[in-house]
Order: sequence, then C-alpha cells, then structure tokens
Amino acid sequence: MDVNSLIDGLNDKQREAVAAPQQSMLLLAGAGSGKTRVLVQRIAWLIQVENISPHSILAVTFTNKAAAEMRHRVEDLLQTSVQSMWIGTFHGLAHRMLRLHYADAGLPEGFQILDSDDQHRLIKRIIRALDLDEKKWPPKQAMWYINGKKDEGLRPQHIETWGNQQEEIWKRVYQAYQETCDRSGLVDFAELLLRAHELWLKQPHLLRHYQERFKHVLVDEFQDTNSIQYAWLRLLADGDNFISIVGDDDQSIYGWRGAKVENIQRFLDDFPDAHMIRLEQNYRSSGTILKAANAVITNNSGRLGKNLWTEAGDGEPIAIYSAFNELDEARFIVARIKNWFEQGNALSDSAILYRSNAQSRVLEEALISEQIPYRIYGGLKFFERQEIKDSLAYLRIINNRQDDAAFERVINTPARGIGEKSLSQVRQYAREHNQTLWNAAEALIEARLLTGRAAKTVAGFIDLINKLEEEVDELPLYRQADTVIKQSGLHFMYQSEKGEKAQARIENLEELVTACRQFENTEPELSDLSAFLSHAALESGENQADRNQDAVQLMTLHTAKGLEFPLVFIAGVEEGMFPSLQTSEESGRMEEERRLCYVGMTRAKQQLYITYAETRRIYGKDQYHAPSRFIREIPSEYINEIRLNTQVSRPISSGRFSYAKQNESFNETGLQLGQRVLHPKFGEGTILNYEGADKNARVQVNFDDEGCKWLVVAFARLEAI
Ligand SMILES: Nc1ncnc2c1ncn2[C@@H]1O[C@H](COP(=O)(O)OP(=O)(O)OP(=O)(O)O)[C@@H](O)[C@H]1O
Ligand SMILES: [Mg+2]
Repeated sequence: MDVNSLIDGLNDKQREAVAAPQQSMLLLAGAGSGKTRVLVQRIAWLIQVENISPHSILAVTFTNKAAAEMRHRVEDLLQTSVQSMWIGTFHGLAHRMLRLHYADAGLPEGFQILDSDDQHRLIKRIIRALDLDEKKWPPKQAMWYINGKKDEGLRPQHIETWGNQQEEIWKRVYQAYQETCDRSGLVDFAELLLRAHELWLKQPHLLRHYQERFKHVLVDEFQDTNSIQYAWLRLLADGDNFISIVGDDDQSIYGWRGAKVENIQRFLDDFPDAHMIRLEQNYRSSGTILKAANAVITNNSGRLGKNLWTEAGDGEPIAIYSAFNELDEARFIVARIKNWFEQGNALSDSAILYRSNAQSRVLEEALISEQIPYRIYGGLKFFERQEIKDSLAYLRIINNRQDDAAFERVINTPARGIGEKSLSQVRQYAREHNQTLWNAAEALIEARLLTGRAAKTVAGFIDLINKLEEEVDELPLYRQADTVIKQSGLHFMYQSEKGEKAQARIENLEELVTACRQFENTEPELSDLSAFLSHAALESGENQADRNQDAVQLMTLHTAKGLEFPLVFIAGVEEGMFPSLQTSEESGRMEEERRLCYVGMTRAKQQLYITYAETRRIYGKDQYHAPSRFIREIPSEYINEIRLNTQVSRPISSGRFSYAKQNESFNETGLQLGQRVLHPKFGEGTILNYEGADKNARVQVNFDDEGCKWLVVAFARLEAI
C-alpha cells in the first residue's frame, strides 16, 4: 500500500499531525477542521508506517456509534481488519476492563450494569428504607450527588461533610446505595469509571501491563472528559507510551455533567513534551455559516482562541423563521425538508436539532403526518422503553438472581397479586439480614414467615424464574428472549391493553427478539445473554432499529456533537428554551449554552435554518418567548428572515430588537415598522414586523411588558402613539 494515500489531500498542519514521529500530541482546533479525520488517519499511519500493532492501540470516542465508525474508517484505509484494536467510549472501555478483571476489581463475575432509570428506582427505595422523606430528599438529587462524587473519584469515606447536615444525609444515602449495589453485583455508569480507575491503583501490575500493551492512546472530543476519566488516562499514559488528544474548548458542552474543559490545561502541564498542533481551516461549512458561528462564539470570554477560515464560498444566508407557535414551527421545518427531498436529496442528509428531548414529539408528529421517515438519535429510545426494560429485567434476573433492580421491576409485573405488604416484608428482611431481595424472598418462604396467599405468590414467582432459566438455557439468544417475553406473561399483559400504544408495545417486544437475532457477540469471554444485556444498557438507543432506511435525523444539540449534515435546522431558539430557563449568567452556564449553539451551527454544511416560536405550549400552558439572544448575536448580513404568505423576504438586522426599513408603511393600515403603539390589553409596544396585506395584515409587536406578539391589524385596535 502506498503510504502517501494516508496523507494525500491533507493540509500541511494535518499532515504534520498524521505523519509525526511517535510522540504525544495535542491537537487543538475548531469545529470541522478535520480533528476526527486526522485521528483516524493517524491510527492508520501508526499501524502502516510505524508498524504498531492494532493490539497496541487504544482509542477513545464520545459515542459507541463514533467508535464503530472510526474502526470502519481505519479498516477502509488499511484494507484489513483491526479487530484487536481497543476502541470505544470511556464507559465501554472501563466496562471491558472490569469484565476481564472482575475479581481484581472486587466484582462478581456476572455483575450487571445499572442504567440511570434503574439507578433512580434503587435510590428511591434506599431513601425510603432510610426513613427519609422523599419530598425533602428527592431521589433525583441523590442520584446527582452520588454520580457527581463518583465522577470526582470520591467514595463515601472520602467525603468530608464539615458538620453540614444536608451533606451528612446525602453521604448516608450514597453509603447505603453503594452497599446495596455491591451486594447485588450492580454497577452504575459512574461506577464503571471509578472502579476501572481504582483497579489500576490497587493492582499496579495490571496498570503496568496495559501501559506496556497500549503504546498509543488517542482521545477524540477531549474537552468533555471529566475528572475521573482524565485521571484514568493519566495513569495509563504514565508509562513508556504516548497519548494524543484532540479537542476544541469552544465545544465543551458537558460541564453540567462534570466535564472539565480545564483538563486541556492540565494535560499541557502533565505532559509537557506533548507536541501542540493547531488546525485553522474548516472543511465542513459554507463561509456564511462559519462566519456566523464564529460571531456567536466570540461573545464568550476566556477562550483559548482560534481563527477558523474556509476556502468554501459564502453559500446561502442563514434562514431564520419566526413561527406563531410550535406547531407552525414543526410544519415549516417539515415542509422545507419535503422540498429538499423532492429536489433529489437524501432525507438522511437533513437533521433537526433541539435543546431538550421533549421538543421532539411535535416534530415527530409533523413528520408522521407527512409520512416522512425519521430517526431519533440518543436519549430515550428503543432500549429505554418500558416494555423493553421489563423484558430485559426478566432476562437479567434469569442471568443473575442477585440483581435487586431487576427483581423490583418484575416481581409484580405482570401483576401476580403480590401485595405491597409482602414486598416490604421482603425488603425489610433483606435489609436486616444484609441480603439481596431474591435471597430474602427464598429465606422468608423457607422459614414460613410468609403465609397463605403471599407465600404462594412469591413462591410462584421464584419458581417461574427458575423454570425459565432451565427452559432457555440451551436456546439461542433470540429464542431465549422470545420464550421469556411469552412465558413471563409480559406479552399477554401488553396485548390485553387496548389501543395504539399497546400495539406499539407488542411491536417493540417483537423488535427485541429481532435485535437479539441481529446481535453479534464481540466479547468472547461473555455468554451471549450477558453480552447482550450489557450492550442494551450501554447503547441506550444509539442505534435505531431501522438503521438502513433513509430518514431525517432528529436529535438534541448535545447528541449532534461531532456529526455533520448538509441541511440543519435548529428549532426552538427562544429565550427560556435555548438558552434554557435554568441558565444564569453567573454560573458560567450561559457560556456553555453558547458553546452548544456553536456546536449546533457548525454541524451544517450547506444550509442552516434557525427557527423560534412566539408562543409555545409547555405543560399545557401557552408561554410567550422572545427570540434567543443567540439569534441577535448573528450579524444581520448573514441572515435571511423568512416570511410566509408574503412576497417579502428581506433581511432583519438583528432579531427582534431592530427592523429593516424604518419608513415602510403597510398598505392601508397606516402603521409603520418601528412605530410605538398602544394596545387596550397589552399596553405599549413597538412594531417589529408585519406580513400579509389589507384585511389580513398581521403585525408583530414587542410589548414592553408582555413581550412579542403577532396580531391581526383589523382586530387589534392598535393606536399609534
Ligand atoms: N484536508 C481535507 N480535505 C477535504 N476535506 C476534509 C479535510 N479535512 C477534513 N475534511 C472534511 O471536513 C469535515 C470535518 O472533518 P472532521 O469531522 O474530522 O472535523 P472535526 O474537527 O472533527 O469537527 P468537530 O469539531 O465538529 O468534531 C469532514 O467531512 C472531513 O472529511
Ligand atoms: Mg470531530
């Protein structure tokens, strides 16, 4: 193979990074400058030119999907399989380490991953068991506390509460929760990282082994690593090996989850020999999109600073659409996508991004009503659906009786008449005897402490699980799933619910069997079932079932990190939505929101639409929002404001706070843009915009107290003042 093919087409800086001698590196560069591409080609270069075995390379990506893609790209470049290369997310890699060295890590062989939903249930139970008032000590907050401490590398015994009572209580919850997890062989997401780190601290020979094995450690999206991830990397790279990181401080968007952009600086201090390379040419976006995104991000302070440029032409201006409400917004977006598709483009080249997951529902409905296929990335998807989680819980308890979370989930699903009283008896016994729920239930029956109906129903459940295990033992994975879904009664239960939702649930259950059938176990040390259960917990919906269909991509702005699409919509760009309501200037959160906006804008290659709704129904109430400040931060020369129902399509200078032509008057209404008016109900305001003509003319007024509204002139009784 010609090695030049690994550096052909790269610019000088990129080539310098790909073809560098073996060394540690820091690639600090803006969006779309080819960081990920360089990382991929660097791996290929190391293997091809430096003769590094794929076995000696460890690469960290942000999602499982990105990991799969990276592996494929390296294989494409080298035309050979690199199966022995370790590549995955921090969580995925930590999980793998723990499976290989479970005993050294102090875990049982069949330990199970607790996803955030299960974790929440378990914590709730613990809080009750500690006799704490859930309203005062919300499980969500406890979860936040525990995960936060774990991300910092702290066990309960490391936490100094300084007599702070609140902290004392949280610490107690953490302690009790951890004991339960340890007893049941349960590992939550944060625990994966913490344990993997402790494993190396406690077992220096293992650390040495991996330092010697992994000659090169490469990390993408480094700006979003948290403390424990960084500590883990630092240990690993503390040998006779090299570490290369790529990142962009402007795209650090997980501060709220404990990510530390300061890790870039720490890296520079800890690895003073690392060679720093900056990339400044953007290959992704049109000139306009790039300039607009740069203009927005310059409003942040304390940036490491960079100057991104592109050879691409200016392209289309950024289209901004002001919708009446969220339905209008969704209809508008879908109409544009339809148009795009009819012009011969692929649906999958378009993406709709939003700040919060809940926004997807209206968009989904609009897409469905136009029969446009779509796919949702990340967040709650297939494996998080109730019926799927129920089925997985059965599989889990069959696999590992000590799994308390699974026990809780299925003991009375479908309802088998086990009352809350018997259940609390089981829980109490477990607590008092320091046992798992399963063992407690067995013990209670044996000691005849459960009587009558309670004894019968609990024993029935225990029998069912034992029988199921026997029955599925020799079956292929998909038949295991099928058998369990049917014989547990789940299938029947969901079938007897009426309506579309039940139908969808049944389809999901069927799809689970399909998923098992398609599942490829790549972890030879695990049984198919264990591997599948871990896969389900780790994936949480990253891969959708209908992967091959051409479909519009829907996802949160966070999920869009690292991706690119020719056509991008960012929806709901309103104050209170994005930046979100909880954002305040002081905490630095506003800057993080702005980085998120930067991430969103820089996903677009050719065309970017930004939409906002003047009213939005939230929890059943109409709320009025002003356009986001981020819209105002885009210089007017890059914007085209879209107005429907009129021939007028003209620039606005910067969002709601100014207007194009001062003296334009709307036909016969006598009103003018920029004019001050009085409304009998809303008070005084300024006219910002208009559309339509004569009887149908509508004006947008920014009322001093009531915010922006669209009004039909003929009915509004506006008075010029
Ligand atoms: N030298 C080049 N010539 C042509 N295209 C390039 C070059 N370098 C990168 N690209 C293309 O530019 C796009 C952006 O590259 P890439 O995704 O690697 O950027 P990135 O820096 O990782 O972006 P992000 O910060 O969003 O993760 C990709 O489509 C990539 O193939
Ligand atoms: Mg990238």
